[in-house]
Amino acid sequence: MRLGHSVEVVRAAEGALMARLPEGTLMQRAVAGLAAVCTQVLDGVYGARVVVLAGSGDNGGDALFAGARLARRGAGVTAVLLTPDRAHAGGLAALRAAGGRVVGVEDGPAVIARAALVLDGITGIGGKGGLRARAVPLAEAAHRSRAAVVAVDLPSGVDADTGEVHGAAVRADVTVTFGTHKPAHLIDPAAEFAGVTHFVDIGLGPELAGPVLEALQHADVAALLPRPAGESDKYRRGVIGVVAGSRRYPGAAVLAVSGALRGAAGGVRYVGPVGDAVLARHPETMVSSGSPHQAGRVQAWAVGPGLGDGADARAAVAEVLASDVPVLVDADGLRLMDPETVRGRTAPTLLTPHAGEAAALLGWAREDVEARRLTAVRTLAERLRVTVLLKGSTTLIADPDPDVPVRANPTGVSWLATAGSGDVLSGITGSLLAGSLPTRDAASCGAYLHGLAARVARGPLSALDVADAVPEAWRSVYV
Ligand SMILES: NC(=O)C1=CN([C@@H]2O[C@H](COP(=O)(O)OP(=O)(O)OC[C@H]3O[C@@H](n4cnc5c(N)ncnc54)[C@H](O)[C@@H]3O)[C@@H](O)[C@H]2O)[C@@H](O)CC1
Ligand SMILES: [K+]
Repeated sequence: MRLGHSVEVVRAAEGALMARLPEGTLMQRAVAGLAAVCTQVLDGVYGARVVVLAGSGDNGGDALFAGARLARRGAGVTAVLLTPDRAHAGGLAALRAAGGRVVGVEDGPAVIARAALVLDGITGIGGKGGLRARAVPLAEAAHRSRAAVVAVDLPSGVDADTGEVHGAAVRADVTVTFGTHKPAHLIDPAAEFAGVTHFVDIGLGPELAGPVLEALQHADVAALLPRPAGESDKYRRGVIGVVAGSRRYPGAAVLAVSGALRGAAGGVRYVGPVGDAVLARHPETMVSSGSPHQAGRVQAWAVGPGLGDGADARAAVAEVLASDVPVLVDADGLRLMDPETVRGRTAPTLLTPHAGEAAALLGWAREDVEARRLTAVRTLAERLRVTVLLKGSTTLIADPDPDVPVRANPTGVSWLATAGSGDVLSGITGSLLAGSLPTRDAASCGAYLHGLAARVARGPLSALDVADAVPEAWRSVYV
């Protein structure tokens, strides 16, 4: 599991560890890891042109010391000091001693244009607000140049704790993070500015208090997914009820069922007006056209995709929410549901909105949800006292208990932004709920498998391709 810690927790851990170590040890551990990544990124260190952008804090110190190491190995290193009178003294001395040269901010863009590598040490976890005006032309020059941009700890300008980006920020190809990940490495928009993240262990682990964020990896998902035992039957494995689709949107029913069949459930009941379309594609489905309570026993419901606005749809959503089994609500279901009923449920509820649907439920603008994903998902979960899976470029899952870490899904790819892909996710995730996974685990495993399936299917894909690739994704997490 990858963990994301808050700046406050990182600082406390660093303080505790530093108190037991000779001065400068932690920074030199960070610098050794940083210089090693720079060496990998450069096509040969000797003679390479390297530019170090150094701010006034320890982040600048890391960058200057790494620049010194590269200079000692024959790189031509130029430091651009943002605040020359407040640059990190030790780092600057090391750089000068190694033969590095120093220029002012005005000369920055010209040296960046000729560089093979730009090291961004303007700000790290101490950065507040976006980049200051003086730094903006440097960030732009780095983005324009052919240089590889390596961010020290964080791309300068992003908010470490929230992944928000206020104003300009450095766009990195690689970010080298020290001690642990911070939310900015795992949540968009900041994660997009970070590029590929490299983790450097500086020994902080044992000192770190609880994370604010978790990102599951293969082994975590493999441990959570149920494996049918020898004596399993369909009810022991769980039956999922899918309430989706309408005469106008029959495809949503087919897609949600195709996801549900690839989750953990031993059987899928479809309830709605387009059972024929579902059966034509998936003959193993148990279909009925009455109301949900007449459909027979289920261990969880997934309700909402393609329901439209009709009175029947609204009644079906209310009926499902009145049940005492876990319910996943998606798409039209999110508009048709009564928030008070949702808040009052005793069985688990999982909402799976995209940014627009979350915005409607929160009364925010859609852009605000996209810019402040962590706050949005937490606020909605706390307000409605449910688990919320906020879909998007980085899918986040928040528990109603604010002390439980938010999960960030690492497998998403942009090919998933295709019509009907959310319906498949509802099916998979609802099926995991029916298979008795706890709500947060069902949501995170569902998002994980869904993203992985899109990667397995590769390239431009339809929602059905995603559903069809889920079994292979499922198998791949076990190895
Ligand atoms: N905390 C840790 O465990 C470790 C920290 N290290 C490094 O130290 C960094 C933190 O150092 P600091 O606490 O000195 O903080 P930073 O170096 O991140 O930034 C603080 C400085 O930047 C200025 N500043 C703040 N916002 C700015 C903005 N928007 N534009 C321009 N300047 C701005 C402040 O006036 C302050 O002088 C980490 O990110 C990491 O790179 C590593 O050396 C090793 C271990
Ligand atoms: K930085």
